[in-house]
Formats: sequence, C-alpha cells, structure tokens
Amino acid sequence: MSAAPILITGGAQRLGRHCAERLCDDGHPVIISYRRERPALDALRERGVITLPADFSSEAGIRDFITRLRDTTDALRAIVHNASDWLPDTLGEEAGANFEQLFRVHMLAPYLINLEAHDLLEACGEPLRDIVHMTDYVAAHGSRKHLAYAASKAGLENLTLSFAARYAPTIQVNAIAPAMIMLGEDDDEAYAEKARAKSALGTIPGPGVVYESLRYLLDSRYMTGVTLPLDGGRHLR
Ligand SMILES: NC(=O)C1=CN([C@@H]2O[C@H](COP(=O)(O)OP(=O)(O)OC[C@H]3O[C@@H](n4cnc5c(N)ncnc54)[C@H](OP(=O)(O)O)[C@@H]3O)[C@@H](O)[C@H]2O)C=CC1
Ligand SMILES: Nc1nc2c(c(=O)[nH]1)N=C([C@H](O)[C@@H](O)CO)CN2
Repeated sequence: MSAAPILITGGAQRLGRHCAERLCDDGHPVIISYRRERPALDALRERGVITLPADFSSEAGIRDFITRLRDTTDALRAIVHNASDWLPDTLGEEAGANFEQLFRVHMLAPYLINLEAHDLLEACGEPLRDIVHMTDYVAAHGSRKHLAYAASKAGLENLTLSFAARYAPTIQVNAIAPAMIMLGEDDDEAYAEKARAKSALGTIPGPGVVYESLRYLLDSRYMTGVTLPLDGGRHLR
C-alpha cells in the first residue's frame, strides 16, 4: 500500500511551499492547495506534488475544495492548515467583510476540512495521523494593527484543543504559533531591524524552523492539543 499523502493548504509560496518541498525530500506524497495559478507551481508539479485550486473566502469555495480533495485521495497521513491572509484592520464599511474574510480562511476552512476529512485520516494505514494548525504568536498576545487577524488565529488555536479532544486517540491535533519567520517582499531593512529587535534571539530565521517544528509534531507519538511557540523569545521582551 502506497503512503497516504500530506495536505498543506496555501502551499504555493513561502512557508507552505518550503514545507511541501521538505516533505517531498523526506519521501512523503504531498497535496497542496493554491488560490492563484502561477509558473512556480509547475516546479512542485514536476516533483509529483498534487496541486488543487482552493478559495476559502466563502463556504461554497471551502466545500468545493473538499469535494476536489475527496476526489483526489481516499486517505491522508496529515493535514497542515497553512493558508492565511495577513490582512490589517480596515475601518468603516469594509470592517465587517474584512473580519469575515479572516474568519473563513483561518477558522471556517480548517473547521469544515477537519470535519469532512476525518474519515480520510482514519483511512491512513500508518500508525500516526496528524492535523497541524498554523496559528500565530499574536493569537495569545493580541495585535494593535491586526485585531481581526489575531482573533481569527486565536479561534484556530482554540479549535486545536477541541479537535485534539474529539479525535484522540487515533489522530493528533497540534498548532505551531510563529512570530516573525520571514519578511514580506516589500519589507525594507528598517522594518527588518525592528522585527529582529522584537525577539530575544534577534533573528528572522526563515522557513526552515517551521519545518523543524512540523517534523517534530509529525514524528511525535505522544503530543496532542499543544501549540508550539516558535517566536525566538519574543514573549521575553
Ligand atoms: N511569514 C511569517 O513570518 C509568519 C507566518 N505565520 C503563519 O504561517 C503560515 C504561513 O505564512 P506565509 O507563508 O507567510 O503565508 P502567505 O501569506 O504566503 O499565505 C500562504 C498562502 O495562503 C493562501 N491564501 C490566502 N488567502 C486564501 C484564501 N482565502 N483561500 C485560499 N488560500 C488562501 C495564499 O494563496 P495564493 O498565494 O495562491 O493566493 C498564500 O499562498 C500562515 O498561516 C501565517 O499566518 C505566522 C506568523 C509569522
Ligand atoms: N498569512 C500570513 N500571515 C502572517 C504573515 C504573512 O506574511 N502571511 N507575516 C506575519 C509577520 O511576519 C509578523 O509575524 C511580524 O510580526 C504574521 N502573519
């Protein structure tokens, strides 16, 4: 029996792509979701990564993805909920729509996918099955500029606890809560300096540290309902 694939949502770029590539390196079959087609996806496809389009900005879009996922595989080794929009807060007419957008991508999509793909995880022939939620340092600490984003990530962190209790003992459910891992393409050196100063370790580590945390969770057989803080000691500042 061939190994069951690992699903990473939002795997077309940055942290999700890095983890998809590293999982391939480690011999796992990988499925990613992506929202926007782009040439960079072809390199993943050439490595045998299955790429499924998904737009989690509506319940219909989430359910369309779930249908595509179920048409693609009859088992899953793990699900990594990585897809995310780092939207700042907006005022006025758009504030509610902004909040709902973040709720859907960070909470509704993981919630519905976890519920509807439970049998795919149970069908995995390997002893370990995992769900990993990518949350954020600000879920536990708040954010003055990303209030809705932080709240939606806090909701995802709470879903970690509930799904861990519901899916034990056959499926482990954990989260990774990063602080600054990698800069955005528009971030300048001044921003980078400020970001480095926020953590005790004073670095912007890059995506490798996220894969180390994911690997740890996937290889652990005695870890569930936990959020791994990956913040370089930001909580000490
Ligand atoms: N980067 C960092 O320093 C930090 C990251 N994190 C968390 O780690 C995870 C990865 O971060 P990063 O790689 O920077 O993430 P990105 O900002 O690069 O987003 C990842 C992917 O999410 C997809 N996505 C966004 N909105 C939607 C949607 N509505 N429906 C479907 N897909 C969507 C995008 O797809 P597409 O590009 O195809 O549109 C994008 O490629 C995220 O959950 C993030 O919140 C937490 C703290 C720090
Ligand atoms: N979906 C995303 N979420 C987050 C990003 C990002 O680029 N995409 N970036 C951050 C920042 O690095 C933040 O941690 C800096 O303090 C947070 N979330």
